[in-house]
Amino acid sequence: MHYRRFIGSNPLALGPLPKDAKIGKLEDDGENGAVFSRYAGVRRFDQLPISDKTKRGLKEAKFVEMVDIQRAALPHALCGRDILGAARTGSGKTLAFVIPVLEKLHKERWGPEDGVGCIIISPTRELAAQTFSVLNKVGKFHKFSAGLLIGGREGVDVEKERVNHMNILVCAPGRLLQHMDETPNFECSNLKILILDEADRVLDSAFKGQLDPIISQLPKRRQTLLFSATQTKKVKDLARLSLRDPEYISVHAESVTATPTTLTQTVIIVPVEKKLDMLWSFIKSHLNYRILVFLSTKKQVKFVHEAFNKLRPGIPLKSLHGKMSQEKRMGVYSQFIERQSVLFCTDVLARGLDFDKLVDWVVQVDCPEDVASYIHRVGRTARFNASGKSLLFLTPSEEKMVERLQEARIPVKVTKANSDKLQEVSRLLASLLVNFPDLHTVAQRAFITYLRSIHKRRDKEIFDVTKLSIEDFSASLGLPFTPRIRFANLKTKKKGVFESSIALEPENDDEDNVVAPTRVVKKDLLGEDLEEDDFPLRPNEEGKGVEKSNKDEGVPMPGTRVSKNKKLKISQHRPSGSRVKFDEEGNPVAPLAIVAATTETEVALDEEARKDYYKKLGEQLRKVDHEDKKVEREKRREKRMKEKIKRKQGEMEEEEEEEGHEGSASSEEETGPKRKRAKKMYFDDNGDGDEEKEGGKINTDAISIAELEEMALKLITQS
Ligand SMILES: Nc1ncnc2c1ncn2[C@@H]1O[C@H](COP(=O)(O)OP(=O)(O)OP(=O)(O)O)[C@@H](O)[C@H]1O
Repeated sequence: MHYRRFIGSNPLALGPLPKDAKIGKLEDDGENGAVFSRYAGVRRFDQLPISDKTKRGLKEAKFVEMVDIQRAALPHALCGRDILGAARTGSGKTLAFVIPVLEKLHKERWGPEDGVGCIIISPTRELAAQTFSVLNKVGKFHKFSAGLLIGGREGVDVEKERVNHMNILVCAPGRLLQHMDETPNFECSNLKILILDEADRVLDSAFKGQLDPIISQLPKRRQTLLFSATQTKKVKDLARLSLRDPEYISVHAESVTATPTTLTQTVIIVPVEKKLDMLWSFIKSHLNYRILVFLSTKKQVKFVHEAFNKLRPGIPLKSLHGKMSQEKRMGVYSQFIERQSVLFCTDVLARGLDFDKLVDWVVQVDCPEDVASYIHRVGRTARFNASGKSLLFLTPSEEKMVERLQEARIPVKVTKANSDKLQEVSRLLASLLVNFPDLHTVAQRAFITYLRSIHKRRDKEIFDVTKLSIEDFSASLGLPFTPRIRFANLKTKKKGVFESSIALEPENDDEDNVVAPTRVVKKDLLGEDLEEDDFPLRPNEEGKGVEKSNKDEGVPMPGTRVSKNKKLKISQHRPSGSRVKFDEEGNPVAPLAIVAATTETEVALDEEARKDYYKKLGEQLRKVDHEDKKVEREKRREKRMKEKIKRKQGEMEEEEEEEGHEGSASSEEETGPKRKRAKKMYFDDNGDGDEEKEGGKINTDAISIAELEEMALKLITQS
């Protein structure tokens, strides 16, 4: 009843409590029950009804005053309500969900045998790692076990051994699903609270295939908190999560600007072929800053990083993208934090990461996909009241993006590039490519993947690959000839757009930011990820491919030439391991024949058959797995119950002993079966919260109806 009145209220609208006001329980139980001070509207963490352990964690981490999103969200979240929280980048959303997580489990008296009580899902590994570290810091005095599930391929086995002993999991969706599918005994049926950080991203289509099966395995009765700087309100998204009467909290929705006021934002109009000159000139004139540079694809990141590094601009250069090993990514990340440098990256670093207010500049060499993406990228600077600057390069054909930004209340100053002042890097790049043939290949890849990324963008008003001067762009990367590419669905052949047999289908996403969506040609039939490099640009039939020629002769050769007729072929009869499969009549079948269709001229993959095959196989496996899990779950549940009963009995015995010492008769002895110890209601200010204290002290622990009933029963049986 108490909570109901609270629904829809805005704690930010409430004035602060007077300085000397009592907080917590004000009067003892009267006819209408106990009277408590209001805590909605309080400004400091220590005024919240939270456990002493959390308070100590916050104090040690030097978090004293709450910020708006925390003041607005915490009172609702601590009541157990579902929340959709939106607040600008860098405005403190992490604590707005970490505190409720700790408190939820604390109130539930979560123990090791209770298993997974909370799952926090983040779209990227870095963000998950960062959240994990905040959780560890603030939850330092709690005894819950927490696990970070993000490791690489090797990490998964170690995780499998431990994951069943964890109370709080911080993870990326893909890895969580992997554990749900593969880890014996892994179960979340006790889950009490689910958090989606960067919720709009986690809920978008790239993660759909992972999130839906995860959600279907979680209990429906749980608390769910969603946070992001750009929030979703799409009903179907929320329906997927079965939110119960969620509270929408959008603390900066009414603000004049959607980005931090301390952020200075500039847009510069620059032709695509001048972008690298502009970037080079910018870096050369900003040698004492920490600069984050966003590019569209990992090949561009690789190319610009390697090429600029060879040209020695006078500031350390680093690069980071999603295909790097986790260890390497973490290493680069901390090196960037340590000193002034330039970090080239893809959108893998766009969301949520807190560089501890150290980033001076965010430079977006390539236009982000949409406004939300822009907000997240620039949000890596100007965090938590610090100042910061951002620079967005737009080609003349992308100028419409300025309107989009302005419509979204993002104040940008637009200027035009002055070509005369640019330091030309293209010629330097051209001679680099002569001396470093490998770099030549990387440049080609950068060229192709960039055009492809533009081609597959949805907003065609802004992104039109036919409006780009492709030959000039190719030359600006130092390439002697324009690589030939063909765009699917692009009928008009414009100047500079050629056809080749390397079909760049729009689905072949180059995004490597996260747990990437399926990339059809980049997966083999067994579902193994194949690196882009596994399909190198092939030499043409005469063997004049660039890699070979360059290596042999040391002379740079023209761009890739692949015969139009030579398509990627997969032989049905290619040896692939010793296991032989048989058809229904007992004839041996080549492994790939099941899913390959033969035509007169080529062997093409029958996508439908492949999907169907894997769907059926998946269903069968899931069924078997489900049965196994059910049996295992029952066993585990029984075991846990036994352990729990044992633990509780131990506690009861202790309590009885204490009561015995005090000379009072034990109610349980008289009434038969032993019952669960009633939870204590109040925590003292400085202790571990074991003793109930009188007025003026803070009520930090709620009490459930079940517990009240139990206490009442105990009192009755005692009298
Ligand atoms: N109450 C507080 N007092 C002081 N510092 C705080 C407080 N809350 C958060 N911070 C600091 O503010 C910075 C940004 O916080 P956080 O990373 O939670 O932002 P965010 O809103 O999640 O950003 P993003 O949208 O980019 O993910 C962090 O360095 C954090 O330590």
